[in-house]
Amino acid sequence: MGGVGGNLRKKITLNTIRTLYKKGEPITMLTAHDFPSGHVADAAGIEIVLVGDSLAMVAMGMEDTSEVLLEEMLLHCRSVSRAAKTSLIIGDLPMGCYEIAPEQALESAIRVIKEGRVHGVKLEGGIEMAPTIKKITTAGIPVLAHIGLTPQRQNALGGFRVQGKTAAGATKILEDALAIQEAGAFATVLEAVPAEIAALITKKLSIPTIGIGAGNGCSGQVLVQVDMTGNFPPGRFIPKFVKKYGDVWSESMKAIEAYRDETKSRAYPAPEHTYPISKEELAEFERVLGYQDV
Ligand SMILES: Nc1nc(=O)c2c([nH]1)NC[C@@H]1CN(c3ccc(C(=O)N[C@@H](CCC(=O)O)C(=O)O)cc3)CN21
Ligand SMILES: CC(C)C(=O)C(=O)O
Ligand SMILES: [Mg+2]
Repeated sequence: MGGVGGNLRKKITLNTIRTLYKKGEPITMLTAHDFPSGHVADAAGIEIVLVGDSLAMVAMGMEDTSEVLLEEMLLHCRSVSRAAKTSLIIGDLPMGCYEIAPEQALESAIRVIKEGRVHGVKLEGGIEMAPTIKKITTAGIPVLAHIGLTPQRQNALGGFRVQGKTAAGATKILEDALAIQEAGAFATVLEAVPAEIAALITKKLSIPTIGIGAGNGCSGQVLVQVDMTGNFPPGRFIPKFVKKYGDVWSESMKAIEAYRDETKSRAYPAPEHTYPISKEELAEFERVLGYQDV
């Protein structure tokens, strides 16, 4: 049911992404952090499934993304990779496993490929990350860059703040973009940047930009799945760029409340939810229990 061509759909590769980019067709990317969220994103025809370190916040309840460990990311990557059979799967390198040296980053990237069973990695940072991106891509591992608002550095940025709001800030993001392109990144995430700036930067590049809070002029879009499906409690803060396409939280709430109420009233389980036994075997069991004369 649903899905785009079911399992007849061709496996998405870097070539597919390049073709979409050349045709000017927007590239769709969505996060997933476990088997069901990976499965539904894949079935819906999303081209790139990102096992984002945002799972620290949305799946592990952490305050930000800085706590999550490489080992924990590997577990989530493996779960998603069992589900997403068509999409290109990218795993986020979590904070701390790639900043020390390009060699450290390559070791971590290899683990994400071998133990996380994904197709490529994403890392945050611009010019300063160029040697690292070169090291990883030279080893044959696709790298998706991530510039603009880099959530792993929120302490240095003074929070989750929009980037590139001045001409100088925008120039820095363009320099970052050109450096990571030169280093071999196959695309870059562009997060929380004014739409006009993101569009101008996209025009200057020969690799796709995947925007989040960066307007309609990017080569593609990415969102956190639980945000866009509305799978979060009422009152939780969501960034301005999120469009809530569904209301999964209230659907779950309705279903769980109904189950609770029907269990309390014994309306559930009904006969159709139970397993039958023959009259003879039941009578025999009652005899064993000493009920035959009752
Ligand atoms: N659930 C979730 N969704 C995300 O998009 C997301 C995460 N988690 N975790 C990692 C990062 C953090 N993200 C965020 C979080 C907050 C803002 C935010 O507060 N933005 C303000 C703008 C503040 C300003 O004006 O500078 C906003 O109002 O949207 C932005 C991106 C994006 N990523
Ligand atoms: C929002 C995307 C780009 C991300 O990095 C994440 O989900 O961790
Ligand atoms: Mg991330």
